[in-house]
Amino acid sequence: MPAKEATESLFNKIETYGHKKIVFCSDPDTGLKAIIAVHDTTLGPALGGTRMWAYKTEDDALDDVLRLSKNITYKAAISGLNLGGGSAVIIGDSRRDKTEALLRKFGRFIKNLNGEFITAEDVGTNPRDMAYIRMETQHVTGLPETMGGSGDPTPIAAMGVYMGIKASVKELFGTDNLTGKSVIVQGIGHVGENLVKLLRDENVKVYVSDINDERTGFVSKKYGAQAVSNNSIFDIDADIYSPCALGATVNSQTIKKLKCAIIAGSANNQLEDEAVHGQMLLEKGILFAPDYVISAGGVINCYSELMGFSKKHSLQLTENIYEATRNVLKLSKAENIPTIQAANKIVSKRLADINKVKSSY
Ligand SMILES: NC(=O)c1ccc[n+]([C@@H]2O[C@H](COP(=O)([O-])OP(=O)(O)OC[C@H]3O[C@@H](n4cnc5c(N)ncnc54)[C@H](O)[C@@H]3O)[C@@H](O)[C@H]2O)c1
Repeated sequence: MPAKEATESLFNKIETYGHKKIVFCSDPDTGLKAIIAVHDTTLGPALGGTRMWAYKTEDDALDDVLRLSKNITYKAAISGLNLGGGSAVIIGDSRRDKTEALLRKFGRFIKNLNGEFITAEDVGTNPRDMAYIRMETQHVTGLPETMGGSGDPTPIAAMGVYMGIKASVKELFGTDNLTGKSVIVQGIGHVGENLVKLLRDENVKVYVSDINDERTGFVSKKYGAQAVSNNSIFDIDADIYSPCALGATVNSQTIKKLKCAIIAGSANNQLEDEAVHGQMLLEKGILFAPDYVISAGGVINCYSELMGFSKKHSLQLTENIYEATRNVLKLSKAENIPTIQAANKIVSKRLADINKVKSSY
C-alpha cells in the first residue's frame, strides 16, 4: 500500500473506533515493539491489559489493541466503575522474546503517559511481568499478592459470568436457581474451570469442551462434568451455551445450529458482527448476555487493587453484575432491541452523563 494511503487508513481506523490517543513504542535496543491505545478517559484513567502475541502483521496488532481497549471502556462504564478504557499489545512471542529489559522499557513508555494509562496482565503476560513494569512506573495493577496486588483475577472473572448466567435464567425462567439447568462451557482454561466449579456446586449439569484434550479430561473428572468433543457442542441440547475460549463463536453458521435458550460466557466479542448477529439472536429468541457486561470481573479486580479495596468489596462489586445484566435485559425487552444494543445504550448514557459532571469545576 502506498505510504499516503496507509496513513489515511490508519487514522480512519482510529477515528472509527473513537480513540483518544495511540502511542507506538519502538525501542530497537531491547527489541520492544508495542502499541498503547487509550480509548476513552471520560470516567477515569484508561486501564487495560498488556497482551504479548506474535501477530502475523502490525495491522493485526493495531486492530487487536483498538478492539480490546474499546471493550474495556464498555466493561468499566456498565459496571459503574470510575475507569476509562485502554489496552496495550507487545508484538512478539512471549515464550521467546520476553526479557526484563523489554518489559522495563515498556514500563518507561507507560510512565511517560503520567497515569493516563494503567496496565494489567493479559494473554502472554503474568504477575511477574507486572512486577518488572512496576520497577519503572506505579501505573500498573495485577501485581502478585505478596507485593500488595490483587493476585489471580480469574475466580472473580468467573464469578461475574456466573452472576450473568443467574440474571439471564431469572429473566427467562422467573427464578435464578440453577438446579436442574444444563450448561455447555466451551474452553475450560482459567475462567472456564472456575465457572465449572461454581456451576457444579449448584448441581448444574455441565458439559465441557476444549481443544486441549488433557484439560477436558482433567476438568470433567475433577468436577463431575461431561466431556464433549469440540465439534459436537452445537448439537447438544443444553439450556445455556457459555463461550469461555475465543471471540466470534456466535455467527451466522452457529446461530442456525444453536439449541440453547441463553448464551452467557467470558470470551470477549462473542458476536462475529454485533449488529447482524445481535438481531439474529433476538429473532430466534435466544437470550444473549452481552459479554462485556458479564465478563467485567477481571477489570473490577484491577480497579479494586487500584482503589485499595478489600477482596470482599471486590466480590461485592462483581456480584453487581447480576443487577447490571438484569437492567440490560429489561431495556432490551421494553424496547424490543437486541441485548447488545441495549447494553450499548446504557454505556452511552453513562458516558454522556458523566461528561456533563466534568464540564464544570
Ligand atoms: N482471565 C480473565 O480475567 C478474563 C476476564 C474477562 C474475559 N476473559 C476472556 O475469557 C476467555 C478465557 O480466558 P482465560 O483466562 O480462561 O484463558 P485461558 O487461556 O486460560 O483459557 C482458554 C481455554 O480455551 C481453550 N481453547 C482455545 N481455543 C479453543 C477452541 N477453539 N475451542 C475450545 N476451546 C478452546 C484453551 O485450550 C484454554 O484451555 C478469553 O476470551 C479471555 O479474553 C478473561
